[in-house]
Amino acid sequence: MAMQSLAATSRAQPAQLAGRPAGRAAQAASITARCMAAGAARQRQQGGPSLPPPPPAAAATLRSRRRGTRCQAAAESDIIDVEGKVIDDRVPVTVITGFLGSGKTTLLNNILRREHGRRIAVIENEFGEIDIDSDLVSVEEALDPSKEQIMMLNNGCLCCTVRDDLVDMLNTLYERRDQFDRIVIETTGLAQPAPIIQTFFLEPKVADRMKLDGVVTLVDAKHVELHLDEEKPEGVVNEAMEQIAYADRIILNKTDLVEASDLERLEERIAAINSMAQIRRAQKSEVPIDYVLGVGGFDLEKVEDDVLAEEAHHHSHAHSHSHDHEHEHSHSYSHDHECSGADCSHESHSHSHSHAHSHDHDHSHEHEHEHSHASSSSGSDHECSGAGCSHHSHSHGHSHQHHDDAVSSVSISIEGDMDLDKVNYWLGGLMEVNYWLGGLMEVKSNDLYRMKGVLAIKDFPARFVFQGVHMLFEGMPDREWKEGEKRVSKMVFIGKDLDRQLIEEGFRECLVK
Ligand SMILES: Nc1nc2c(ncn2[C@@H]2O[C@H](COP(=O)(O)OP(=O)(O)OP(=O)(O)O)[C@@H](O)[C@H]2O)c(=O)[nH]1
Repeated sequence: MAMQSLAATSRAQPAQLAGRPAGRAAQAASITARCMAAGAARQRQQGGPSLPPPPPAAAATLRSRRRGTRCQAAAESDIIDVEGKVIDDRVPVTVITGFLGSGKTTLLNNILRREHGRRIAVIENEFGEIDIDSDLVSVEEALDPSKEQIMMLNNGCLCCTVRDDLVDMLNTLYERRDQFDRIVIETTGLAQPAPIIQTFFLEPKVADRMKLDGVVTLVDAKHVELHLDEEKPEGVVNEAMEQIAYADRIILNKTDLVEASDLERLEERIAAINSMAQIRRAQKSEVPIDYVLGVGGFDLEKVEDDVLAEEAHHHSHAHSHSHDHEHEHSHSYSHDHECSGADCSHESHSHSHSHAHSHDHDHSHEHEHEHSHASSSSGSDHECSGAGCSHHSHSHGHSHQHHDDAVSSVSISIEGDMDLDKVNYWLGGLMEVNYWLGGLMEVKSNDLYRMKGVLAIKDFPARFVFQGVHMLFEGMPDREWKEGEKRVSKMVFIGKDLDRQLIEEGFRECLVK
């Protein structure tokens, strides 16, 4: 079974979209599946490996496939560059999310008032508002002094009851495509990002015309902990947590209202939920425009950067963070010696840490931390650091549990070649609802929010990059491995109730024995 056929397996279920009939979602999902299957079949017919390196023609096919409906070779309307590659001319869309009052409209105002040479169309979502509030009016003034700019208002929640409206608005906007370069959607403070994100992958017409550039989440430094700590009934989403979990970029706003130590604690908590997103502190939502626009959070081409950034973040976090509050650490490495320096190398290494925070209810920030570092890899026989430290297999994950933060990030990095069939089977299991993988793993796809990875597949000269949102998965061969480059597979998962150890074991099982 080829990697591209992953979504076409009979086990795969269509993503359930809030407020939409399952049939429509299933139809859209099966288009993606057919595209992926078609790609695999084509490759088999060609007699080549199921994951060939991407010559220009294949790259065109893959890009087209990402557009959902145009899964065969480059469509006639595609714009091809001199090297034969399809130029992605879809309209980039930025989704601004964040809890009520976190600073979304302030950010939008900043973007629209600034001179940056980009023409922006705005979709403004005001849930339950009858009057347009004063901030919105200022948006309108900034946006539309000459009545030539475009702003669309939606009176309802884009993520649920009126999600069809979003599709309609995007398609209506597209008719005036020559009047703007990109679209910014400001969601309501209570919006759940997942259905909005899925719109750009599941709605064929939208997927063909627009591409999701990034999800930018505003976090109110003063109040976010209240919202994160809020106990929700079983099955009810904690919007504040989900908005952080799905973000590509996070703006930690209202820093003027809290102490520096609060910011450090908040950053740590946010990073524990989502270790892939960049975090930037701000007052009045003031951040460079490039931090918000042109993010490429869903671009396969940028997967490696994101995965590497997560790794760098993890290491700097693991080695440098300090706490100014009560905590307990317990480190239980099973290493039997330490090493550092240029010559350190070992076969296998893994580590993890978990933080447990508990907050009292008047928010005096009484913290209890528990850190535990446990080396679980059988071959892990020593610790190392330093430039030359090399690992045949290295994996790390961190699950920080703050109060009842069930959402966390897990990252794994393993050296060695992966068995394609095993990876397919394992990832398929991860993405499926209530599917048991070898009796080991049960992960509900609804709980797996996002994942990104770079894989070294046995007998393939090219790296395979992929990203996923819930059950939606897209991947393609990337550049070829360089001479002497270590064939390391890296994956990052963000989700709810993720079991780091099970994920790591499952991934390790995919290694070619
Ligand atoms: N002190 C302080 N106030 C801020 C900051 N950023 C925004 N505000 C204020 O916070 C309030 C809410 O900001 P908005 O930008 O309207 O927040 P929003 O996320 O759009 O709010 P909703 O649309 O209700 O979800 C406004 O009065 C802003 O002026 C900040 O950094 N510090």
